[in-house]
Amino acid sequence: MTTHIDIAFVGGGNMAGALIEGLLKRGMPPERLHVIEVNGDTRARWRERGLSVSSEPDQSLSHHQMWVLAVKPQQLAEVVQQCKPFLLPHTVVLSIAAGISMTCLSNWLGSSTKPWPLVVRAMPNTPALVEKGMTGLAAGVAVSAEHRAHVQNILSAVGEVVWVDSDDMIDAVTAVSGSGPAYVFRFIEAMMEGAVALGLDEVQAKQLTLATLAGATELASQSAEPVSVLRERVTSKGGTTEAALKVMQTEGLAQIVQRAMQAAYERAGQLSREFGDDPGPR
Ligand SMILES: NC(=O)C1=CN([C@@H]2O[C@H](COP(=O)(O)OP(=O)(O)OC[C@H]3O[C@@H](n4cnc5c(N)ncnc54)[C@H](OP(=O)(O)O)[C@@H]3O)[C@@H](O)[C@H]2O)C=CC1
Ligand SMILES: O=C(O)[C@@H]1CCC=N1
Repeated sequence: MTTHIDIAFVGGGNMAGALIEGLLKRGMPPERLHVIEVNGDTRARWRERGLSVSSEPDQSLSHHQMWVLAVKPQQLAEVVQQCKPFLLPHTVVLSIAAGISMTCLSNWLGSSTKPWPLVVRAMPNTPALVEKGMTGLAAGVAVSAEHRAHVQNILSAVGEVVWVDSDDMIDAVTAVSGSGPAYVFRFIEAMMEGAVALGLDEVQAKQLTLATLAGATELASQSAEPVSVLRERVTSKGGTTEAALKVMQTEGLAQIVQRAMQAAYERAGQLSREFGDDPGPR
């Protein structure tokens, strides 16, 4: 990758870890990455990977052109207060926390001398670990096209990126692709359990399930035809697929998935109200 700027991750847990590993795989030199992390074991893990680490924000934060705020939403307000003294006018602050709005982040980071901090809200996902991530991005008012290009360049090193226009749409992205890998993992688990119940062993169950998901996903993304047409092509009249899809229809699979996504979206709004000081759009 060509973009070698200094990036500080505040919080080095699961999602930051997926981004960092993806960036390292793409050739980001470890010495350009710094992790601020309260957990000693996690700090030790990143130190072993060649990153610099610290247990709390300090003056060295000012040397990093980008901060990635990667703590839980409930920890974010306190973390921002700790980091704020080291904010420079050109520091880009990228928050990956679910729910907490750009307005809220701008209020927390702004001051009379820095009224328009460069805030970007991002919603990545853990397949970034294998460079197959999907990140939704939304930028605050002060963020220029040049800054956007910079952020996009970094995140596209670990997968695809899509820009959306509002906090509300980042919450929607959260419900689709942020939480989405967990829905897919749940479906994989269910299929593997189903395969074992039919008499296949666990190794076979995993191979059959994962290859089917990967193959179907690849076909759907390469095909010019709608997914529904691809589904119909598998479904022979009076055959096995039809029998399976009837059960899914009767049991309301589509409605269950959509209700689950609605719950994720609503939870993002709740997080903003519980842990931010901006009630958000809903
Ligand atoms: N996991 C995912 O798939 C995704 C997560 N996100 C967002 O990413 C953020 C992090 O989530 P996730 O990685 O899952 O959570 P983790 O708990 O795995 O990571 C957060 C890390 O930050 C540490 N931490 C807590 N307080 C501080 C502090 N004051 N300074 C430095 N480090 C601190 C935590 O330590 P300790 O555990 O000891 O508290 C933990 O190691 C969340 O806001 C979430 O909404 C976004 C997209 C996807
Ligand atoms: O579960 C969560 O809240 C975070 C945000 C998206 C994925 N994990």
